[in-house]
Amino acid sequence: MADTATAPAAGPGTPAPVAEAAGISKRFGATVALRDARIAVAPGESHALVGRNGAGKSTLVSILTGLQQPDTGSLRFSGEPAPAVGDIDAWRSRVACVYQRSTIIGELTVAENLFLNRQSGGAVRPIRWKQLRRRAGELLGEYGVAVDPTARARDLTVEQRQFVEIARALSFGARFIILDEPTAKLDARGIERLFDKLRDLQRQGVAFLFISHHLQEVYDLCTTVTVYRDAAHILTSPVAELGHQALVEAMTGESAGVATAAGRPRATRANTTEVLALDALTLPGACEDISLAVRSGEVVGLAGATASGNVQVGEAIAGLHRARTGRISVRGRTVRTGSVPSALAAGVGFVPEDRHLQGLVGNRSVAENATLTVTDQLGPFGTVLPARTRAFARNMIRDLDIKTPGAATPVSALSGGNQQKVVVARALATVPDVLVAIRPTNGVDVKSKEFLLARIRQVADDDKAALIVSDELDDLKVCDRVVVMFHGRVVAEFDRGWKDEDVVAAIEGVSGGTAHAIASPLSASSGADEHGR
Ligand SMILES: Nc1ncnc2c1ncn2[C@@H]1O[C@H](COP(=O)(O)OP(=O)(O)OP(=O)(O)O)[C@@H](O)[C@H]1O
Repeated sequence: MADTATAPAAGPGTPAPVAEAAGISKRFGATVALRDARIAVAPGESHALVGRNGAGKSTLVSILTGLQQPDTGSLRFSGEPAPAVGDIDAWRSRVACVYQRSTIIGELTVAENLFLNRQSGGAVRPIRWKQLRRRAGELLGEYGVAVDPTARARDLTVEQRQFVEIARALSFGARFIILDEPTAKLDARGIERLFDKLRDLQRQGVAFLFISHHLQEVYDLCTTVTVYRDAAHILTSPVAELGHQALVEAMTGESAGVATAAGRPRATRANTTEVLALDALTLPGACEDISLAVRSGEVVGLAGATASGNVQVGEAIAGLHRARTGRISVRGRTVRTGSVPSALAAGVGFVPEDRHLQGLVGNRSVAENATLTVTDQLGPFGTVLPARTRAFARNMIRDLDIKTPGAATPVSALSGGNQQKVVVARALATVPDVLVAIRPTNGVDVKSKEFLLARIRQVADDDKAALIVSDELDDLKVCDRVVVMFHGRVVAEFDRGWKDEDVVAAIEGVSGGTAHAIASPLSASSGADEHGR
């Protein structure tokens, strides 16, 4: 395999890399996060950084952006040594990072966010709001970002927020932008628009370091790819010279195997019973008249783009939204909508969309987080025995292959993908009758993804039911059936053997699908708002 990173340093006439890290090592206690790692990003290059969960990608990002100092190694930007620690303006003019979780402040306007901490141009001069808005408008216009500078940031879509963050980074003079899983919360259209914008900026000489677990995106967007494995640099290669299988092998260190049978849809069984039923469910502002049944042994996919309302339906089953009309039942018993305890008591297990907001308590241990829903099983008479909690957690860590130094480690010290596994572990801990999993493989690497989906499949195999709410085709492929929503309504249903393009078309509202014809009033009238909230 090619390894251009070992090429000699740039000669005369070749511009120095916009960012170059060499010999980088970083430990957190006993954990080695990076070992003698390196990367070099050329001007105007779109460079992918890929690796399994815990490989060290985010740690490198925090070093490249000055948030953490490496234990060893050197860092240069356009040939110059990295700025001093704490010289925020100097760092900002060299590099910026757009994270999956936005760093802009929801309560402020777009203009205020763009010029945060530099509103007045001087310590004592008052802020000139009109001028600020005008400058913000000019800045957004310059980078082709169609967002109103006076809008509140919290009213923007995920995509618009990312564009504002990119514009802010460029306005500091940075010509190197790191994108850490930027597509995780975007639907297909949003991803397309983000990529168009990135290609535009690349033509203007901006370089990108792009981190994603969606390998197809690497092929669509990037020219160079670097692979890390177990804290070390494995290879750097032109994307065009590295096939998919070779890429996966470099990430895993193993020959790429075929998908496990456990993750695949299974043959039809007799004697099934209805486990979950939605009956003409209407959720204000999200969906109308949704009817759906999931039988024992079945994994059903509920697909849809951001504004389709599919996430809200999943959340409603878990008790997070009250229905205007309609009914949710588990094994024939009505579940009170809008009541999490009622959903839990009915046997609903839940993997939420956002593990940070709805999922984990960062400063608590892996063991505590994984057992939050089963404290009643951890000791007699309402007590929680630490030894039993740890034993319970150790089983989960083994079961879901969670990479952590131990059950007592705070969950915030885990890599993103491993945190997601803790969330799934917690949902499975209750041995739910119905598992509702929203984008369950979010941030999970290609290998662990197969594994997690196989565990969800197992839930159904035990005569239970699972609903996977997702627009990821890989997630939907393990399902026995896929139901597609568009603007708050069910518009199509596909049995196994569906073609990617048909499901994608239905998600986009382009066609009603080919498998089952469903009366599909593709009207947006009843739909969710622009954010699908
Ligand atoms: N603040 C921290 N304290 C302790 N350990 C940490 C800390 N940050 C990262 N680690 C550990 O360093 C290793 C590398 O983590 P990192 O977040 O860089 O991985 P990653 O490649 O970004 O993974 P993912 O794809 O899951 O986001 C992991 O084992 C992680 O648990």
